Amino acid sequence: MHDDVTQRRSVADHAAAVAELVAPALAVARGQGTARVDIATLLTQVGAGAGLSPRVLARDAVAAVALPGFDNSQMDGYAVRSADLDGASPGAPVTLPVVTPVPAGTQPPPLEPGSAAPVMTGAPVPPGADAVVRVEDADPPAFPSFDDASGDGVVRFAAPVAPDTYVRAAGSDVAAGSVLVPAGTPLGATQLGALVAAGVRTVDVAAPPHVLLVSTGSELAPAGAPLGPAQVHDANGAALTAALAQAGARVTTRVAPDEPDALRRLLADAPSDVALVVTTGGVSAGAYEVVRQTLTDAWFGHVAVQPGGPQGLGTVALGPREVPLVAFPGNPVSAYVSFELFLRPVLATATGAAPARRAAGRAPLAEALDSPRALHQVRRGTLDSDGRVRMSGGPGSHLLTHLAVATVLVHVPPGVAHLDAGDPVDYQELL
Ligand SMILES: Nc1nc2c(c(=O)[nH]1)N[C@H]1C(S)=C(S)[C@@H](COP(=O)(O)OP(=O)(O)OC[C@H]3O[C@@H](n4cnc5c(N)ncnc54)[C@H](O)[C@@H]3O)O[C@H]1N2
Ligand code: MOO
Repeated sequence: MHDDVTQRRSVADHAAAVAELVAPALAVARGQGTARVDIATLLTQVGAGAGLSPRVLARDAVAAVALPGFDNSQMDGYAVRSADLDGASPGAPVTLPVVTPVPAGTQPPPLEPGSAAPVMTGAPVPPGADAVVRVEDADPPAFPSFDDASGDGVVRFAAPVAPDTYVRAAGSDVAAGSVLVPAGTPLGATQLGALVAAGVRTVDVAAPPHVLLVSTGSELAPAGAPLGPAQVHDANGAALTAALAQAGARVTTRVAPDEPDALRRLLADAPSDVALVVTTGGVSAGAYEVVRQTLTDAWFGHVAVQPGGPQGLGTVALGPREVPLVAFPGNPVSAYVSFELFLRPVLATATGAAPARRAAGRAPLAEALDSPRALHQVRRGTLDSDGRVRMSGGPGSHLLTHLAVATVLVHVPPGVAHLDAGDPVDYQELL
């Protein structure tokens, strides 16, 4: 009987079984190929709204130029030779003649001993100068004008300054030729900033593993197509294409009717580099369970979770290769929760494109809830502004609109049949 709880696998056991089967295949795929990405082209695409889909560095990116590229000022102020200010005090200030100011983007001449050069933040510190005094710490405490920062020609200092003060030394961030961003790092906004700053023009990124995602069901219509009688749009294909891609996969999406021959043909025509097959639907106890009927050697059973109870796991021959196949149930919330619980961690670990563990926390419930005692219930929720966890809809695994507005999955462990408002509950973030 399908609800004989003693026959159910725990969530942890099924997650481990999926990882054991899938991780080696993803590791092999990871070793197969890199692509060279031109940073300027990538920036143009990103700026045009193409998004920055996960790209993970396959090799260390090495700084082409040092950062900073030259000694420069951390403050708007006066570049000085610190020895000139030795002994300066309020009672006996040191007065120095002011020489030509140094705006950012200009290369100054050496600073003569016994003089001070107005220098702007980021501008080169003149050769010979070894410290910068902030303009507000000098007398007068402001530059006279934008046109003539040298003012009436002298500036007074009422305190000594230590060497290196407010000087950002060349190479203090990274030296030319040193590793700037290590292999395995996903390219994001901060990495792009560092790569461009250090003069890197191309990077090698890991080829994403190719996942064949098959939505099964004779009732399915492709996204955007008009619906015939008793048809439904392929929600799983849409949600899981995006979710797989966010976890670092390249995805080919197909729809198969509930006919084993059609599914076999579809698998026989699979692209030759597919590393993993994911199916939705066709795994429970009905008369037309196409995945079950096609994969006669795979494991099919129940996991002690709701939604996401019926699951399948095995391998499928794609040409000469045996490729792992993970079969999720068809109900859209079940399929998505299954992905989060069982596949996303191993996929994100393999690609490095996203954190393997979702941000998680424990917070009080905003409302009471019931849960099947024998099962690990996964509800969808949001966090209130006061940090309490509020349910987004009921437990039904067809409730897509509530999933679409949820920001957290809420975990109610086995053994718990009821929780009151205020009881603490574990959640994991979805965004
Ligand atoms: N007698 C039993 N019936 C069911 C059991 C059971 O244990 N005994 N388990 C239930 C649970 S729990 C789930 S979950 C589903 C899983 O069923 P399947 O994986 O075989 O999925 P289907 O029957 O193909 O579809 C279920 C449901 O989901 C809709 N669906 C399927 N694919 C998509 C898609 N790509 N996009 C949108 N919607 C989809 C489908 O139309 C059905 O409504 O079985 C229960 N039954
Ligand atoms: O497990 Mo089914 O996944 O509850 O809807």
